[in-house]
Amino acid sequence: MSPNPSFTIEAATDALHAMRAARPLVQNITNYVAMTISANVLLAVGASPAMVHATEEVDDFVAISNALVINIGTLSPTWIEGMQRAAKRAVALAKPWVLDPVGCGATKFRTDFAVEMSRAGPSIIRGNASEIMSLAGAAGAGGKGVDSTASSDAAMEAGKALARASGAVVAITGETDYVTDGTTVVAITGGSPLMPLSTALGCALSATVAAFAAVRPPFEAAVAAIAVYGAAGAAAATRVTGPGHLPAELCDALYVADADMIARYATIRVVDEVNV
Ligand SMILES: Nc1ncnc2c1ncn2[C@@H]1O[C@H](COP(=O)(O)OP(=O)(O)O)[C@@H](O)[C@H]1O
Ligand SMILES: Cc1ncsc1CCOP(=O)(O)O
Ligand SMILES: [Mg+2]
Repeated sequence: MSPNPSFTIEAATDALHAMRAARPLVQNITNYVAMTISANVLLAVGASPAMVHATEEVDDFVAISNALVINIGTLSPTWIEGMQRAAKRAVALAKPWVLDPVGCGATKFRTDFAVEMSRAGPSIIRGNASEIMSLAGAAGAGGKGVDSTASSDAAMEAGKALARASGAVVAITGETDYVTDGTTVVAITGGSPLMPLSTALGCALSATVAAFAAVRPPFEAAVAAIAVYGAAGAAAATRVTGPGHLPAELCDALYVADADMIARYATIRVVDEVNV
């Protein structure tokens, strides 16, 4: 069977070039830990970041943005209204938006709000395995704070169920990354075991997914962004002796990412396609 042309290294490379040509403005309502690395990653890969969350300006800012990220990492009541408004505005204006349900499962406050946002029309939900399982309501789900205690393989069925329930494309990251719309599952390899040891690299990936969603439909955007990011992460890991310098090397690798880097360090494979 010939590979689905939407989910190949070539398609990911084309999406990277299209994203860089468009230099999309990505609005980030994100956590305090992730703000700087997310902005640096977006700039390095070729997008234009803005960290904007005040309730008073989200309507206007979503209107001028090409994509939006809502990340609940340092959730507090004063941010909730801005997140709700931004999601509503993005849906009304048909702008793509990505939900990163950081720490979903850790507390009732966080889980309830993540569930609410998952029902507010995200284009893509990107989280680690524990977050996706918990958001899907899977039995026994729950990580260690913002870190996953499950493998992405273990979360695949939960991811499919979440995609079907929410209407969003769901991306589960870990050693292997999976992207699903509830019917088709695409597996992506790349990255490095050092990546979860450097904070907010998942958050910065969610921001990168949003940048690609400005130029491609959600499923293709998520696969392409994850492949590019995974390849850059793997390339970066060859240049460091530990997690400390990884964010800087990741930015440098994203800046020069090209067809050769993606082909050398990432794989993309359709693992499950059900015709329904
Ligand atoms: N064991 C691993 N091997 C290779 N890459 C990994 C591994 N764990 C995580 N990654 C990569 O790290 C990035 C962030 O994913 P993850 O750590 O799952 O997110 P989060 O930071 O939200 O928990 C992704 O690009 C993912 O592919
Ligand atoms: C450590 C931490 N605490 C609250 S948000 C945050 C960052 C989490 O980033 P990531 O999910 O990308 O590891
Ligand atoms: Mg995370």
